[in-house]
Amino acid sequence: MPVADINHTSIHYRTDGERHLPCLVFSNSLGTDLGMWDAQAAALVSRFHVLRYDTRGHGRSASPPGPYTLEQLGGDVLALLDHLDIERAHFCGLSMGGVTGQWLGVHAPRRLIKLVLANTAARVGTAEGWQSRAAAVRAHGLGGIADGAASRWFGAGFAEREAPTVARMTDALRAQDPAGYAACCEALAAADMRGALHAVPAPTLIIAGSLDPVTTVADAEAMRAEIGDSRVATLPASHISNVESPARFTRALLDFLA
Ligand SMILES: O=C(O)CC1=CCC(=O)O1
Repeated sequence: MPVADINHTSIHYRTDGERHLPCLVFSNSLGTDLGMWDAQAAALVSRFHVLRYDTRGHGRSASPPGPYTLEQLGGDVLALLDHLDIERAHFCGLSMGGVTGQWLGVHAPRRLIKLVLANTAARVGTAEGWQSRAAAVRAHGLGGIADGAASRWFGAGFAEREAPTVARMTDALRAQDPAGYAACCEALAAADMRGALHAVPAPTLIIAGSLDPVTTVADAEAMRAEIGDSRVATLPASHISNVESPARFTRALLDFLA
């Protein structure tokens, strides 16, 4: 269980694949952990040095006191790359991980080779919505959020077909640290990359899910309109599209990164 002691916290990470290959960093969504990328890591390990980490407040990373900021989430990635002596990497983040990716695209372009923004938006939800979710989780824990997660994360067909996968992920959400989850909600409450994305120079793939109720195809198109060298790939999936449609997601990544 490698852990990097960086930025006054500790970040749990995992590397797979040979060190001389180009590095590909994966960043998880709210309420998940680095295990969400198992299918992509297995499929891509022969082509990339795959680096996955648990966003602060999630999985086996520490939960320092919040609220967190988007600068901290992005700064953790830069410090982790420094810790591992990795100069430049591809970066793929989903939802909250994609917001972190947008911040890196604007503020640390020299560290990026290519950028993949999956099921995300320049502004995810509303400040009020995230603040009230953070308050509810601080007061009552993650049970209520976990009860509704499957319908936010996955299409109905997938949830029926792949019930064990869905149960594994929602059980993991139930087991997350409520304080860390709430602190990340507060980061999302303040995060707004609208109007800043024109400063992203990295070639960027934006992956959308045609069934995603959280971050929509219109959100993806809005990012594409701002980022100069960008394109959109739409998958027949809901929010956590890399789990719902792993083969298509991995194919889109490979086609773009190759
Ligand atoms: O509400 C959810 O669980 C979906 C989500 C929003 C931001 C994120 O990372 O996941």
